[in-house]
Amino acid sequence: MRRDDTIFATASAPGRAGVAVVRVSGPAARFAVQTVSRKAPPPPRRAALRALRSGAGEIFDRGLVLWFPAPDSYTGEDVAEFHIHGGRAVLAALIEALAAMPGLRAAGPGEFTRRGVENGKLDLTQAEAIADLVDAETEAQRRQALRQYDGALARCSDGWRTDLTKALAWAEAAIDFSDEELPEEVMADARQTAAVVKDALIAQLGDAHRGELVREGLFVAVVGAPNAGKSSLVNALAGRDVAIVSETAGTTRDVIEVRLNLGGYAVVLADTAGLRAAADHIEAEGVRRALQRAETADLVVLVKDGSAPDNALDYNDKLDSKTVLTVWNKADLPWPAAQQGLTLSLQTGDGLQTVVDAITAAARDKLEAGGEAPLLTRARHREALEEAAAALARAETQDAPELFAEDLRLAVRAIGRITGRVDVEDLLDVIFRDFCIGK
Ligand SMILES: Nc1nc2c(ncn2[C@@H]2O[C@H](COP(=O)(O)OP(=O)(O)OP(=O)(O)O)[C@@H](O)[C@H]2O)c(=O)[nH]1
Ligand SMILES: [K+]
Ligand SMILES: [Mg+2]
Repeated sequence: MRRDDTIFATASAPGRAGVAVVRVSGPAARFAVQTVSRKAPPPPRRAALRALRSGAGEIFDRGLVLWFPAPDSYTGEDVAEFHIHGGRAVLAALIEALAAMPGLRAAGPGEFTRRGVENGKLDLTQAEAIADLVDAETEAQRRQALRQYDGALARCSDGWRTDLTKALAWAEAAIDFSDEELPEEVMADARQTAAVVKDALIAQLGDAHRGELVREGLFVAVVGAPNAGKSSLVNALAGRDVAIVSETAGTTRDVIEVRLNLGGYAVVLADTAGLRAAADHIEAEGVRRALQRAETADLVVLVKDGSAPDNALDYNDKLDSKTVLTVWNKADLPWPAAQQGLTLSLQTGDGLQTVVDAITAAARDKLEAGGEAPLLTRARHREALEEAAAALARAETQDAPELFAEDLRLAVRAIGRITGRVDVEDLLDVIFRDFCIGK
């Protein structure tokens, strides 16, 4: 797909910096280099230091110019890069010079990557992986994004698609030729292949959403009786005062969320209201939200006060099917009875590292259980595979080769949506909506 407009954007982060990078992609990229540096582009992929001039001819900076001729560039088009000094005025001068050129315009979000996809430089899973790499805040997120960028998901889905396409071809042959012309086994082979692919899809779908959890963060809810020290624990884990701590029972009323990097995993930690028969309807709403958060969390940290009788509301039914980590707090005070489980004093800090380690271990369990790294990292991937698996399950029940083939065709199409080998146009809008400018 050839575009006749040329786009430009700052590829580096906004604000003052040592260096800023501005990218230009499209047929007028050469013209942009010629106009700003008064020379033809340097040899491909070689940096050249040049004086850079404004529209009025004044030198506004000296910087590096790089040239990536089509099709060997990120977008597949002619691409120029300007590495200039990262001051606001310098950047403004370059942007102004580019904007004034005929055929050049500022890029929209994700437009460089979108052109790369349209020109076959990347598939959709790689485009998503680039967004994930840029957004990655933890080691686990970075590793997962890089795996996807390297094609882990694309390779598998291409493999399934190829196998199913073959099976489809056999089924088509069975439809077109009579029994005498075609051996019996052809249809049997097609059915066998479809069954194998279906099992592979089901295996991937049984990944407990680990890929999505790594990307989006594991939801951890801190719950327990009033004054047990939930907010104190959340503050200690966050390393800052996110929640109010006081000796008044019923201090926390709403769910307070904080994003953390815990041992290399992204975690969304939630402080919640103390569970008790509430004093007023605002607190009651807080308790309702606390229980709801406990129910939807991936992991519950139950904080108990070892020095006081547990007068919390009966919430155990909410935690039945949950992974619960019980933490006994206030170990610095006299305890009427010894307690099983993790002991902690947020007053002295004793036991805090053990609690951090236990939460990290539980997170690792959830995110890396099963050993093999998950392929699916977004709901979009999951939905496509679910649709494909359902079509294959239907295919198994079809005696007529025509109907079997039709379901196979649906499965192939659904899997193709993962990499964008079909229905690309509709999907592009959804995927690139979340991109930032300059990517
Ligand atoms: N002695 C002692 N006091 C603690 C400890 N941890 C917390 N506290 C105190 O216990 C009181 C309640 O702490 P919070 O963190 O507000 O408890 P909470 O569970 O969030 O309470 P609510 O939000 O009201 O449900 C505060 O006065 C804290 O300073 C501890 O380990 N030892
Ligand atoms: K309190
Ligand atoms: Mg609190």
